Amino acid sequence: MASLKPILSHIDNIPSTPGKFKADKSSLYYLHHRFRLHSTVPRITFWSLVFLALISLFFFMSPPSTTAPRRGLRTTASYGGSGWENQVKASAKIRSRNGHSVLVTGAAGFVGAHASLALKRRGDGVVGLDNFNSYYDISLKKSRKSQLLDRAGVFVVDGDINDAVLLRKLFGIVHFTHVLHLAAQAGVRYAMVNPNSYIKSNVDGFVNLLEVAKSTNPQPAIVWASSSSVYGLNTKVPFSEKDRTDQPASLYAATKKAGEEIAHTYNHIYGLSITGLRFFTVYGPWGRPDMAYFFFTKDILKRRPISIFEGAQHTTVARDFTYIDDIVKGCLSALDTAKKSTGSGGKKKGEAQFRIINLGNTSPVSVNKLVSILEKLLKVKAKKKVVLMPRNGDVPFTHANISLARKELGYRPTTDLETGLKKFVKWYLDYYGTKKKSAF
Ligand SMILES: O=C(O)[C@H]1O[C@H](OP(=O)(O)OP(=O)(O)OC[C@H]2O[C@@H](n3ccc(=O)[nH]c3=O)[C@H](O)[C@@H]2O)[C@H](O)[C@@H](O)[C@@H]1O
Repeated sequence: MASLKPILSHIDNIPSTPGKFKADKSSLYYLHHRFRLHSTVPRITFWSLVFLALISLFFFMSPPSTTAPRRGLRTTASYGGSGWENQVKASAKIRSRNGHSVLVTGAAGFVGAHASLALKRRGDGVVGLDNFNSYYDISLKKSRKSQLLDRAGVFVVDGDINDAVLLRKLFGIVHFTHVLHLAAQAGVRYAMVNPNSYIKSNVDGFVNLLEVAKSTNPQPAIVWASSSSVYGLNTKVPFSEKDRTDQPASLYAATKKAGEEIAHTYNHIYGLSITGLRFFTVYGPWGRPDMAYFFFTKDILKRRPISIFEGAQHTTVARDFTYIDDIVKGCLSALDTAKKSTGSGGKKKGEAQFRIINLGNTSPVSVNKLVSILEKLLKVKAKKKVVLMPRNGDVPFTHANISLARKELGYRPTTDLETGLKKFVKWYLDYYGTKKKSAF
């Protein structure tokens, strides 16, 4: 608590005969005398206002806590009431024949916003849920909501997947046919900074959601975001769903693998239909500022150096970068081909569908190539530092075998990295321009 002494001590030094002292108009002394605060009541009011001003200054100036991403602008979830319920019902309304009614968790996130928009545009009912946490710039999440979701009529509940009361309330208002579960603590490297955030969101949060879903009647079918990172240190490429996934390289990957095992138990015990999608480094407009393609763009434009990781013996590091529109098509196909859950009210009535499917681009590209594409698109030469990939949970390469996605979902990615980055850079320059504050 910042001491008030230095500020108030300024008052003591002021001479007692106001006439001799040309008070600086902004000083409290001047205000005190100017507004005739001699009598008691206004004086108490004056000093209480000063105290409140100082307190609020302290809170707005205090650094954000590094322990966990803070919830959005609300410290406690506030929901309920007929107006709120009507918004939820309206947003969940199905407007197309055989449409779905989908709860999208992480709806203000990168994939969540794009997927919610695509579902709404084709006539599905969509209700979003997001805790607007501060893992990255909250204003970007708010902009996805205001510029994409609000305009499309997608209501986004400001709430947390760990809030079972809220989830039960939502399932009580809407018989969701599907849940597209995209809320998670993402990011490979951040897991070394804030490990508990991954347990809270990717394990506790997922179990909480499954606990509520298994007890609803009828149960929804669930499609959720797993990750290519579960392949960890595998060397056999391309990665196939049948490959071992017991050597994760990061806590992030381990929590996503745990999610796959947990999903299997809820499928086996309660009859929940569950499809896990292993996303491969998703990028595109409205993306995540914590990802390399995004902050490389920012740093190149600001003429700041970027670190390009390389493996041992100077091997290149590569990713199977997958454009957001291709990922969204995969998500919607997974929802459309998801079989109904067999249980109701927590009781399984028959075997239920359980799937794990890669969603990648099947054409890995080196980070060096990513950077040279960005240099061409931005017309700025990057200041490159080549560094040995730190032991931070990163893996040297990813490469998706998508034959199962092709067979199960009719999935066919169509956007190569250069085309996709061109769309991303166009969005980036438009959204941030040169005047707006930086992305991160
Ligand atoms: O495929 C996935 O499932 C994962 O893809 C990304 O993780 P990652 O592939 O590591 O994406 P970035 O953090 O954007 O890194 C892209 C590439 O750039 C490299 N990199 C990253 C940072 C940096 O400073 N320099 C650098 O060369 C990384 O090693 C990686 O090869 C997302 O951040 C994860 O949330 C997601 O689950």
